[in-house]
Amino acid sequence: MSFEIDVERRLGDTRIALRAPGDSAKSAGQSGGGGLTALFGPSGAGKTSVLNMVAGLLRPDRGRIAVAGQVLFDSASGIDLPPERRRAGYVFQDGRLFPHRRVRDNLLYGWRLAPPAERWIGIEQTVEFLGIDHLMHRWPRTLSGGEAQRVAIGRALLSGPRFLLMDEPLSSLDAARREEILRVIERVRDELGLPILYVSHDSGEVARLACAIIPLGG
Ligand SMILES: Nc1ncnc2c1ncn2[C@@H]1O[C@H](COP(=O)(O)OP(=O)(O)OP(=O)(O)O)[C@@H](O)[C@H]1O
Repeated sequence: MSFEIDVERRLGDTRIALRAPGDSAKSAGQSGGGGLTALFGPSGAGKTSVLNMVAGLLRPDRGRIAVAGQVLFDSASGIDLPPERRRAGYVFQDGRLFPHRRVRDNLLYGWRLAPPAERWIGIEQTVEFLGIDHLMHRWPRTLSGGEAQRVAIGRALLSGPRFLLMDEPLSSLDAARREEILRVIERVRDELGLPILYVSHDSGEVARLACAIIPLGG
């Protein structure tokens, strides 16, 4: 498994503790350095908090986080890479596109953020991969939920990530759009070779998408 996560963090009255050594989680059918790992658990279990710890947005009280062999955080040896050096592509529940930028400029935002040496996919290739050519001049407010999520995935890919963090990316979509974006995520998983950490509380989604499962809470 690409994600090695052993963290503890207190948030108010809640204590989040997760121990998922890369080699002991349930794992099957994973190839190369990619694969989709599901962080699965009920509401309030701490899934988003763990994702934020992997992204470098929330500091664990103690522990160690490594992705594809690269250590991002290790309290014992004082390693704590800042978010921009972790090179995570983050996809949220609701897309969170910049409302004042057209689709093309939302995509270019990710591209401009990436140091040139870290860019491994270009704008044209991303647009073709996601089938969003016809949306390039649209404003985010005119997009359907599924279209917005495709653009959000494109923006994340164009930031040159070494791995993707996806926080319930289907939860704001209706059934038809969920199926559409499920297929996009399957193609990202199977064709791009990027490790993906995918938050969900939906067992059907996890069964369909996950190569490995990290249970949390419940
Ligand atoms: N800043 C904070 N201060 C106090 N408690 C917090 C803070 N942030 C999160 N929590 C609590 O930590 C717990 C975990 O929250 P988190 O959002 O990580 O859960 P989750 O599993 O992602 O939930 P959901 O599926 O509902 O999004 C919750 O009980 C939440 O209320």
